[in-house]
Amino acid sequence: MNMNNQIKYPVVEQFVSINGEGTKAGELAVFIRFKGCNLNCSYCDTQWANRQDTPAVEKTAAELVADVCRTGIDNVTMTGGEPLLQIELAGLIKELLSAGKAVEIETNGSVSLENVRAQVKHLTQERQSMERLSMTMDYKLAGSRMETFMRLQNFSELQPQDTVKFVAGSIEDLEKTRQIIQEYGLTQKCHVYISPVFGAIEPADIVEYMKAHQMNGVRMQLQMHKFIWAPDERGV
Ligand SMILES: C[S@@+](CC[C@H](N)C(=O)[O-])C[C@H]1O[C@@H](n2cnc3c(N)ncnc32)[C@H](O)[C@@H]1O
Ligand SMILES: Nc1nc2[nH]cc(C(=O)O)c2c(=O)[nH]1
Ligand code: SF4
Ligand SMILES: [Mg+2]
Repeated sequence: MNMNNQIKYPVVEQFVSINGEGTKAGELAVFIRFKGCNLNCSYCDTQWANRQDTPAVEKTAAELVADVCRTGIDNVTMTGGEPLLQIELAGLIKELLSAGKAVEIETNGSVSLENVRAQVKHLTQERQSMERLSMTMDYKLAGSRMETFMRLQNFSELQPQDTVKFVAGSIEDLEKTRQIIQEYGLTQKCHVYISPVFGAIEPADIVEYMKAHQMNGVRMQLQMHKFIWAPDERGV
């Protein structure tokens, strides 16, 4: 292995759980939550991970790969905070792919998807393993107060294994969701999910909206972990 062991990643929590969201919902995954974010969403359920004074363990790629391999779990979800802000994240992703893992990155839509993918591609000899790298990008709606930070170019960088996720808290958010899906032809490009801002809108109202507008190819999801455990529980 040729890992850069100078680089350390600030990790605020690491755990195994079922993935509560997305294309692998219900499957086991190892979660790596990185510290820090460039946005400040109104509804963020992990603000604690973004605070300067939150303790983080500084880990090298070799340590993280060893941690993941020890679990015997095939899926890795990188989240945060904002994982794509981590310097040289590509090196860690490459090593996890080489170890046979499927790597999903939860990202906030303000950072380039293509930069990290190109960096991983550059590092990896096994081109097929790139299909095991998937990005789940949020499009932050008006209710988040972060919509102006969205990098619309990401929509032309999506791969079929990727997901665009809209976390909606109001009918206005749903109207914008529908407009963006149409304008960028998202259901033809990748997976598309709508998720309620937890507690802010009735899931049934999202379903009614989807029915009224024949939103074919779009999936509504609930964050399963918030129903299985207490909504503010960490490490699950
Ligand atoms: C905490 S973020 C971390 C990754 C990245 N910063 C992002 O925003 O995608 C992980 C996911 O949780 C979602 N999320 C955060 N707070 C939420 C809430 N109160 N209700 C529903 N989803 C929420 C985010 O929209 C994002 O899709
Ligand atoms: N169980 C569980 N599944 C998740 N899927 C995405 C999560 C995230 O916070 O990004 C998450 C999380 O925090 N817990
Ligand atoms: S981008 Fe993600 S981590 Fe950052 S504030 Fe928004 S939901 Fe929280
Ligand atoms: Mg979460």
